[in-house]
Order: sequence, then C-alpha cells, then structure tokens
Amino acid sequence: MNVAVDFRNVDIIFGARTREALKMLDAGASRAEILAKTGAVLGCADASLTVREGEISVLMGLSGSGKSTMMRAVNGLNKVTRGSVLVKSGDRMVDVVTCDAATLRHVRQGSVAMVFQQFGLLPWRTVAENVGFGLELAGVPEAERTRRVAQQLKLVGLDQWANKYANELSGGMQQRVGLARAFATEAPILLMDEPFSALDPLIRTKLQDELLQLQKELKKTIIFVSHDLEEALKIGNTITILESGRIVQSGRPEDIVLRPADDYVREFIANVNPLSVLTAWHVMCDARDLDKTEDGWVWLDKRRTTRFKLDADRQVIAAERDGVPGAWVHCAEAEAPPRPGERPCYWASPGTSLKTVMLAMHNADTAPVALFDEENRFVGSIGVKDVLQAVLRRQEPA
Ligand SMILES: Nc1ncnc2c1ncn2[C@@H]1O[C@H](COP(=O)(O)OP(=O)(O)OP(=O)(O)O)[C@@H](O)[C@H]1O
Repeated sequence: MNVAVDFRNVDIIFGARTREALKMLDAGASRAEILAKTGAVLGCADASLTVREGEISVLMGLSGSGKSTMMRAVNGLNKVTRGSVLVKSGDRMVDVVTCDAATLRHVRQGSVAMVFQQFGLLPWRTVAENVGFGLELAGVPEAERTRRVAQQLKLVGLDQWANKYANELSGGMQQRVGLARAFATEAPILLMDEPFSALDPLIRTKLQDELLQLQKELKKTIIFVSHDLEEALKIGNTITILESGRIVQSGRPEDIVLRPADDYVREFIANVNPLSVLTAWHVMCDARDLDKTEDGWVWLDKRRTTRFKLDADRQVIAAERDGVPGAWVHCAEAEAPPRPGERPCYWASPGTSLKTVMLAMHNADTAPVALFDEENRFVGSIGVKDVLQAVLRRQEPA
C-alpha cells in the first residue's frame, strides 16, 4: 500500500524560546523541565509514523498527550519546529513543513479535509450550504457544488434535511453534516479530531458503525484522534499511543492488546475486553511448534486428545480424537451436541473470532480447535491454555 502521510522525526514546540527548548529536548529533558526552564510547551517529540493509503490510523492518549497537535501538523495548522510531514498530494509527496504557501493551500483544498469534535457548522447557514462551504471557498462553480452536496447528503442519510438550518439538527445529525462537508471536498485524506466524543454513547456507536460502512466504499485515509481505547480498537487499522508528546507504541489493535509496550499502555488496555479484538489467528500455536510423532502424526494438544496426519501440502489426510476417527465440525456450529459415538474435531479459520472459538471449546469438553487457511492447509491449533493466556494477557513462563 502506498504512503499517504509520513511523519518523520517531528518535534512541535509551542512558545518563543524554541531553539533553547530543542536543545534541552536533545539533551533528554522532560516536557516539565522544558516548560519550567523556557516556558515553551512540548507538543510533540520525535514523532515518526507512516500512515498508508486507505487505512484508519488512530492517535490515542490521555488529555494533553499531543494527539491533536500531531494531527494538525498534517494540514499545517500547527507549525512543526523540526522534522518533516510528507503528505500525498496528487501523485507526489509534499513536505508541508517546508513547502510554500501556495502549495500548502493546494494541499488543504484538494488533499486533506478535517472533521471537528464540535462539528464547526455555521448556524445561520442551511445544511446544504454548510456542506458546500469548503467548495465555495475553493471556488467550485455552483452547479458542480450543488451536485456534490446532494450526493454527500444522500450518503450520510440527510438528503431530506438539506434546507434546514444547522442548529435545527440533533448533535448526531450535525456531525453527519460535518462528515458530509469533509467528504464533499473529495479530499482523500481526512483528519478527524474526536469527532464523536460530544455525542451520547448510543449515537456515538451508531456513527462509528456508519463511518466504517462508508469507509468500505470511500476508502479514504483517515487520521482519527480519540482518547477512548474501545473506539480506537473498533475503528483503527493501526493505533498509535502518545504520552506527554511522545509515541510510546504504534501497531495493529491486537498488538496493543496482546503486547502493551509499557505500564501506560497496560493501564489503557486494563479494562478492554480482548474478545472484542482477538481472532483465532492471534492466539493459535503455530503448526510447526506442535509435537510430532515418528510415524507422521501431529498432536494438537499437550493432553494428546487430538491428532492429524498431514500430507506434504499440510492437508489433513487423517484426523483422530480420543483414538477414533474424528468428525469435522466448524466452531460456529459447535452448539449442536455431537451425535452418539461421534468424536468431533473442531476447526476454524484465522479470522474466526476468539469468542466463537471459546464457545466451541466450552461445548466440546475443552477439545483443541484446528485452524485452516483458505486453501484448507493446517496452520495451527488452539488449546484452552492459549485462550486463557490471551484473555488474561499472561505469557507462559519461559
Ligand atoms: N496552540 C497552542 N499553544 C500552546 N500550547 C499548545 C497549543 N496547542 C496545544 N498545546 C499544548 O500541547 C500539549 C498537547 O496538546 P494537544 O491538544 O495536542 O493534546 P491532546 O492529546 O489532543 O489533548 P486533548 O485530548 O485534551 O485534546 C498540551 O500541553 C497543550 O497545552
């Protein structure tokens, strides 16, 4: 996938004495020390992050950790003190830190749109006029504007509200207008600064779902600021966690949940339900690490209840459970009790949710679950211990 935004060693310092502050930063001073000595606030320190086209990249952290500061560097709303921020504009990468004003304007008008927490709508304008506002500023002719506005309002389900005033709408609807306004610019990169946090939880969940649905079609590159890990895990393809202006961890949602980098991240994930993030793939024991016998059998579990014989292409040619031929049952169908005398062998695909795997284990006297890829090749096995380790986030002692 191509790169849409590339932050390279970005430092952002607010205040007058930036040179002195940078010197202190390089000497390892903390944000508090820099503030005390120079009066300058360290917004972002040595941040490097690559955001790929079409992904939702979430910036997470406590209040004041620097999420908005980092995001606002993408469209030049925050001045970068040192480092570069490369943004894809047309078919080239523009460094918005060093480019001239005309180029930055071009990036803002054509490549990057923003959605704000407080919607940022103009109350004296109608919904349609709000959605078309950015286009108007960019000098898009009226007929073209009308067409694009109508299309975007339909997309967010507000076509019947086009002529109402923005303040006649509920919070959730106003944020849909905010989304439509950003989409209408047709900018491929969207910056979303806690767009749903002013909304009540039900509306918030609904808009998250709608955004994910829209994203399937629109395939924008989205940088999304949130302080809510559940939200980040739900919508992010990648999550970057910031603390006091520094990136402490960046990775896929499951990396964050399974391998938190430090206590700060651990605290964030403490109350997250791992079942909402993990799949069979994340907890399996790789087929290559399973016990094998000399006559070509592979044991799926330490208790040795289930074993497979594989051909050279890792296809199963024989399966036994408790010493008798096993009957294949997909995890999702494990609710039905086995027929008398039948010994089921449970199986799943890498993307099967951990919850489904656990339900199967529960219904199956904790038998192991076998994982197969799309070509029916055996890739690994999940035992009860693997599930418990993942859920409790404990590693087996070495
Ligand atoms: N324009 C500014 N001038 C001075 N300091 C600023 C400015 N913008 C941000 N800061 C400071 O930079 C630090 C990071 O702020 P930022 O708004 O990026 O945090 P955040 O993680 O987005 O927090 P929140 O979740 O509260 O919005 C804070 O200490 C803040 O006070």
